[in-house]
Amino acid sequence: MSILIKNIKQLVQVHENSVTIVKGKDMKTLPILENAYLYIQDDTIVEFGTMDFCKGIDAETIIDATGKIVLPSWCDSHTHIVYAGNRVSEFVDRINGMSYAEIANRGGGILNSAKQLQDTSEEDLYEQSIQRLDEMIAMGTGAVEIKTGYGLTVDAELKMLKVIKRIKQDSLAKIAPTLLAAHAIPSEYKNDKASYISKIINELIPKASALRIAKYIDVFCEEGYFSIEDTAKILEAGKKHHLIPKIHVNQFNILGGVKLGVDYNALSVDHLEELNKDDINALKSSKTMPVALPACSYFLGIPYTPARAIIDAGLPLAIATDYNPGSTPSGNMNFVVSTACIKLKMTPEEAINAATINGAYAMGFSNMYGSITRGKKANIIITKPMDSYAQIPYEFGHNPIDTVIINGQIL
Ligand SMILES: N=CN[C@@H](CCC(=O)O)C(=O)O
Ligand SMILES: [Zn+2]
Repeated sequence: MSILIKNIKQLVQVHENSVTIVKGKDMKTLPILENAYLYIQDDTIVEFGTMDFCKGIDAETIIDATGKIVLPSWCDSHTHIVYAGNRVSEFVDRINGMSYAEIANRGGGILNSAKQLQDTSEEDLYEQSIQRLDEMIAMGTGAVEIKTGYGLTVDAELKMLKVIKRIKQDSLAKIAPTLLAAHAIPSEYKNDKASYISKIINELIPKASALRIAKYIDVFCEEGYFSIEDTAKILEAGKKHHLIPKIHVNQFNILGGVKLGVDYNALSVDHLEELNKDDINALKSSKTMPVALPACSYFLGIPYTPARAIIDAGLPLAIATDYNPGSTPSGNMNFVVSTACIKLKMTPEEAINAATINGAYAMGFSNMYGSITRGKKANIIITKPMDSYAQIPYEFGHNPIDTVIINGQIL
């Protein structure tokens, strides 16, 4: 199966050589080709260039992209899309004045989602979750990290991992599975957090590892959830089983989780709504990707991650949705890219770099995803007609997508 996309107004994020990360000042550069073509064979990007060099190239399917922008599909490196039901009543409670923390303290929040998930069959959970993923794909996302963390028992966490595995097998999107059993302290362990941690370390991690259904290990390192010491123990156990750390840090409080993540060679440290100089310095000497989640800040009304301070310090930055029922019930990366520009003061070039190549890096596969490079996977967005790629974040709330191609298949 071959596809030729021709007369492309702007072919965006074009790299002759495989890039895997873009940092600091370089994030302001987004390489483009004007009046270009892109040739795809099966699931792979095979060739691209300006239209002058397109003569003689034929394909089974030809798409005329006159007036349209073509870019790599979004790489969403932080989601919790496997969940049951919703938390719309908590949304209304927050509008009426309750805080996220107050709702969690009365047994709502993550514990509410855990109760709903425990009462939901694996089949039903799969159906609800794949529907969310299909909607994300239609909005231009082609690679997604998915966390557990709404199970909070060994069985329910494994049920979540099995659902993620099925999604991975059935979907054309690239999926990265993460074990986040340390997402909240289950009510039955309210006064005995150590026993829950020991269950994660001695039972759940070894089981998940034996089944080979998780690649990453995550912890919600936050006051009232898991301390620095708890986080270190869980990451240590994960590493023994070859799970790579990707952690939730600095959402509400700075506990030192960024430095801890760096010490454990975390692939990413995510949230960072609160960030200080020590955190930035710790990241400077690391391979860890900071990840901002602007739609979470938008929905909860909490501070936005200081993207300028991160990028201006020469660091890379990725952006992701954080799609989950409590803090971000949205999987729309177009909105995330817009919000990154509007609220985090990132330029469109920085935001698109953060949502493509750096997002792929934060999932560990930027060698195969996140740019238009020969040999990389053909995960492509074709936009509606527009003047330039900057119109994607500019027209916030609009749907810029005309066509998506995932793994070389036109959807
Ligand atoms: N902060 C921790 N976890 C999720 C929210 C979970 C929830 O409220 O259900 C997040 O990343 O925002
Ligand atoms: Zn999250």
